[in-house]
Amino acid sequence: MTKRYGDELALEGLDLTVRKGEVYGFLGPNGAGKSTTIDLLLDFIRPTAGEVRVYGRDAQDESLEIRERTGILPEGIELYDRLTGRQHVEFAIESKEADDDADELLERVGIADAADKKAGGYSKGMAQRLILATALVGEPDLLILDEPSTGLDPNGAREMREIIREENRRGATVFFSSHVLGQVEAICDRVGILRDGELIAEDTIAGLEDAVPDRTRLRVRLDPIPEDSGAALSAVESIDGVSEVEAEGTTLVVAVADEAKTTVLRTIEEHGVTVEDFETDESSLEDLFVAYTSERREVAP
Ligand SMILES: Nc1ncnc2c1ncn2[C@@H]1O[C@H](COP(=O)(O)OP(=O)(O)OP(=O)(O)O)[C@@H](O)[C@H]1O
Repeated sequence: MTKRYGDELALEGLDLTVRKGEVYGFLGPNGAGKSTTIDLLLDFIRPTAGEVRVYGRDAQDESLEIRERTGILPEGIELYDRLTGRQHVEFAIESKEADDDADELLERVGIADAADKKAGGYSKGMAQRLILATALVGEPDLLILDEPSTGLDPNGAREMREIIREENRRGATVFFSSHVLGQVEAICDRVGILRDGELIAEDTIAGLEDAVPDRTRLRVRLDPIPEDSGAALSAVESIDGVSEVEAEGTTLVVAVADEAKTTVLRTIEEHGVTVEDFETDESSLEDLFVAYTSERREVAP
């Protein structure tokens, strides 16, 4: 689908399929188009071109049927200030004609203590937990969560992940967006990365990692770098698996494939330079996300 807001192109020919039973992490920096995608799924907005189907049904023509089986946590939802947490959940239970126990749901999301407090007095994190509780009503087949960790402290974010896992084990499909990779890596079967309205990568976390070579930086401290180090440097540069060599004082920083690390060290010593010490920095998945999403560092998937 494509979505324009006036002249602004928010989504450009996005073609995305979430499979039944999977946890799909939808990642992208601010403004990439994640909320726009979710709003299209929920028929809050209409596509400029293309179509959206949920459970095989048209997201526009059959949005009510879709909503009945879906738990949603949209971005920027407002609570009713004068209603308590329990009243919010009871309202959701009635609307869905479900038979959940409101207190059990509040307990599950960690705000049982605040059940009788008016939502107007809730903190951001408490509000987010309450919205999650309403999303869980009626054991939905699909959970659509827009930035579910917003406003949560680290404990809250961990509990959120745990709930997503439990829901998935129960059989729910989960589609959730985030701009923080760390929150999705532990629980996603697949990840799609959106940038400027286009899906630029889609794979398992392991697959995404494999697509980015030279993920190790080897830092080698030399004693000292000899005057005529040129030969050693060019020998290192020409090793298979080495993509970049930089000298920082007496330290050589080498971007290298894991399997070529020992060859780098051996080559340096063969050129008569003593390796005093070395260490490796593994790039984190966070670096990987930056590599995929930043304008400056293009990565060929
Ligand atoms: N109602 C609107 N009117 C005009 N432009 C909009 C509107 N909503 C979104 N946009 C634009 O569409 C693009 C995608 O925005 P969207 O909110 O979908 O991004 P996002 O990935 O959810 O970002 P964030 O992580 O900040 O929530 C942005 O450039 C944004 O400015």
